[in-house]
Amino acid sequence: MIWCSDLPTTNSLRDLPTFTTDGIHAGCWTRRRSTTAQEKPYLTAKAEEPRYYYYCSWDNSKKKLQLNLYDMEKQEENVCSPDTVLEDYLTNLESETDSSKASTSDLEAPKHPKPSSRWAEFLQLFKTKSKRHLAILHPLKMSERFSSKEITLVPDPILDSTISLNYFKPQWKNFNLSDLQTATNNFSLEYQIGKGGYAEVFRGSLRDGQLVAIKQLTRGSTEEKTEDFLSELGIMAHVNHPNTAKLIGYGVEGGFFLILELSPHGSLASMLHSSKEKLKWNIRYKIALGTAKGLLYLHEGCQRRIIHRDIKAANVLLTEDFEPQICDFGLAKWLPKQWTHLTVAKFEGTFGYLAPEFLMHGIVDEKTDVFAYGVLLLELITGRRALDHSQQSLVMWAKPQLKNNRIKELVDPSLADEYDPVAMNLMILAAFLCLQESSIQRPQMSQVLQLLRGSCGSIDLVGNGRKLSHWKRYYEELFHAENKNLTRG
Ligand SMILES: Nc1ncnc2c1ncn2[C@@H]1O[C@H](COP(=O)(O)OP(=O)(O)OP(=O)(O)O)[C@@H](O)[C@H]1O
Repeated sequence: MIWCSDLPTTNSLRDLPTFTTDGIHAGCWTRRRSTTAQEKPYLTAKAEEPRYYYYCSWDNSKKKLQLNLYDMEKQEENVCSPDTVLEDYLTNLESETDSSKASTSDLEAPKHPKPSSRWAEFLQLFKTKSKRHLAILHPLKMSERFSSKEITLVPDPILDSTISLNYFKPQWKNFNLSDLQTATNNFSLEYQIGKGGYAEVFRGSLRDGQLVAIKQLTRGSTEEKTEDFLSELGIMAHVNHPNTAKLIGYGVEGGFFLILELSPHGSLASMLHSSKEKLKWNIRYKIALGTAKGLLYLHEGCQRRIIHRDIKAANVLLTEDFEPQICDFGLAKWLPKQWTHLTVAKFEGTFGYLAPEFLMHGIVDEKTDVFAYGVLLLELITGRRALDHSQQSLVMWAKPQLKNNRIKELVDPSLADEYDPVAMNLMILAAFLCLQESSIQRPQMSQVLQLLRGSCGSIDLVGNGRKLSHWKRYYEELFHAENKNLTRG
């Protein structure tokens, strides 16, 4: 799949977008119908100026993909990308697919039976390409191939020394249905370990003994499932951090499957709310820190700016030694660097974790994740659910306690006195700041991490027993000063 970033707002060749390949861009790529019988559009991208759209199509006569610009105002389309830009890639792809007639024909319309949708066509590529072909889609590999002048990959700045760009991901495996059936005893119920709104998750054991979690998408029509699958896969292609879930492979036979490393302790939600054994304080603190690192990586550390949009206890998995891993990238969005936020019309996410600006205006940016992270901190502190059985919100319950510094009322009774009071106060302070109504007043994840670690004077502050509102003023000033110095990209 091909996508462009830093989209220009004109169709001048001088302003050609930077090309790279990333699997699927979930943020601003959108779907578009084919205009001629020859064209087989893939994904389109919306330029910053809403008037223009980009899309890739297959030119059957030239046997290559081309990038097109669609001018909404003039209602006309131009091929604005020089053919050579994509030629290299396609030539390579073709030469590799030539050996397999079946795969080549996937790109040649309309020889094979008409697929039900464009998505199905794209999916065919996944079905027929071997692991090797998927590796071709890897960003680093692509940058090597796209050595022509027009193509430059500009990595995001690394904002935290603990964050590293890691392009060297192991290749994913394409599992066929029988592999997955064998691994899960034919998807029997006793192997089911999770069920969300979009998917069912099964524990499985691969032939080599590796334990995996197999996520089968279940919600919506085939087209919707395909779209969700490609979107999640596209995001996961980029994500590689100790605090994000690890993808091993995928399957597109008999359904849509993502195969992940199995997290032996399941999700934080199950450990916190359903397990008889209560989570100890040091583990809760470790989970708070690790999740913050994972979220900071998504926001600032990986190649693209990613907003997760569904941070919650059920989407934090726990490894053997309780290292948290953020999972479920089904709603995640890529945000171009220049955009302040994204406005979405579709109401998605989980009640109890949604930031006020999203509920009211559909606004999505890093701070909507920060709010959800604040709710997750509250769950760790109190041991309560984000929404209890009578749908009462934890945030609503906790706000007066936070405001009036009623720390004892907040802390999970099951912890008794077995917690570090300084670390607990730091976590309460972080939760209080993350849950500010105004997104501007919420800290960035880098600031949350500093705070939790006790830097920036936070450790001295929490020791003096002052009200949270006093800390808030102090941090507002501190964050304000820091934000002024921070320049994005
Ligand atoms: N790698 C894994 N290891 C262990 N358990 C897992 C794994 N992945 C998912 N699960 C379990 O399955 C549940 C559902 O997974 P996931 O959140 O990916 O599904 P979903 O349908 O997208 O959920 P949602 O409705 O929140 O969008 C998780 O909460 C977790 O309990």
